[in-house]
Amino acid sequence: MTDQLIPIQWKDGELVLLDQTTLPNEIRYDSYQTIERVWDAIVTMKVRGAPAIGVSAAYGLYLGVKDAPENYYDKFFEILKEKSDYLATSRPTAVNLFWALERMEKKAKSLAHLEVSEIKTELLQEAIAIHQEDEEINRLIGENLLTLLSDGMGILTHCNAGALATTKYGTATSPMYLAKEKGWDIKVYADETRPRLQGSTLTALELHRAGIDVTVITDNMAAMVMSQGKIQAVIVGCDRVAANGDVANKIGTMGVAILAKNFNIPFYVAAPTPTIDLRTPTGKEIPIEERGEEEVTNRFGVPTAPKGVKVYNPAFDVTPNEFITAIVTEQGIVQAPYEENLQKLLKGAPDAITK
Ligand SMILES: CSC[C@H]1O[C@H](OP(=O)(O)O)[C@H](O)[C@@H]1O
Repeated sequence: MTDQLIPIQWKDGELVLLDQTTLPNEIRYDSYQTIERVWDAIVTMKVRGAPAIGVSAAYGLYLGVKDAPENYYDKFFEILKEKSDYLATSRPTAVNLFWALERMEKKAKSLAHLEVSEIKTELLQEAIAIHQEDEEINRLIGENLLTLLSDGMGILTHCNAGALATTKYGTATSPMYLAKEKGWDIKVYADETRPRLQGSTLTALELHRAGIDVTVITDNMAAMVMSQGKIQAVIVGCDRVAANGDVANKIGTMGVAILAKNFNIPFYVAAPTPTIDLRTPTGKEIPIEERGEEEVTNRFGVPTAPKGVKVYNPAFDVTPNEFITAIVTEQGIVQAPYEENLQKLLKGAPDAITK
């Protein structure tokens, strides 16, 4: 579909990103040729969503070293580390950023026997591989989530863990697209998700364009629609899953999880395995990004709070694992005890998954 919204493309040696800060009113693609501009696109959320941040950072790192001197190995690897550390300062919470940078550095080190020019070529191929793998991961997550859903269900989602946050399908939205292909009649309720409003500006946009039944609600309506029996499942994305199954996701996710538990509604987290971080023991250790106050007080272009008043704007919160019914990955569905089962999952142990 030519008018499909494609968040990330590598075209003719340039990274092309869909500017997600102008959606849904303006569809705008920009070309990126430097690591500095990719860093800025991540910080200003022109590209956002844990998987999309990882893929963009991989291409950004290649852009940062493609013109590095080729006559000294040590110098090249010094520059590679410096550029990787630079991109790592863009946003702190989504572990996919650090996972992608680490994977690129590891790839370069494994090729230290090659000429620097060849290493550069291989680094671009690694970024392309990360990009292509993400699409397959999301499709598999959708298939696994679909086994937990049924025709006619009402599904609530929070923020955007959609095709716009990844390379295709999305994670939380993946089963919605697959359900549509199967001819199921599912109704999606999208929390607008203050303050950045990614639910209404992004999730509603991509699902509506795909002909999927989506209704925008304000975040404080979630309890009402649950109490009315409109919701049979909640599906959200994630930015980092700690080793014990605590999940960092867009601010407001924890509240939705607590509501879901109150109404006995299953709460599923769609989690690509690169978003699972066994090096972070619990949610308490996940760094939570704080963003500018203008996102809260000027989101609609006019001040909605008195000048000079204090503003708190954490971009994420952490949902404790006890509120999570299942963490659904591309490798399978994981349930409590998460500490044990997440470790088994990442070691490929078949008994880690419930499916
Ligand atoms: C599969 S996207 C995961 C996650 O990323 C989003 O955060 P942001 O838009 O700030 O990058 C949101 O928390 C999504 O659920």
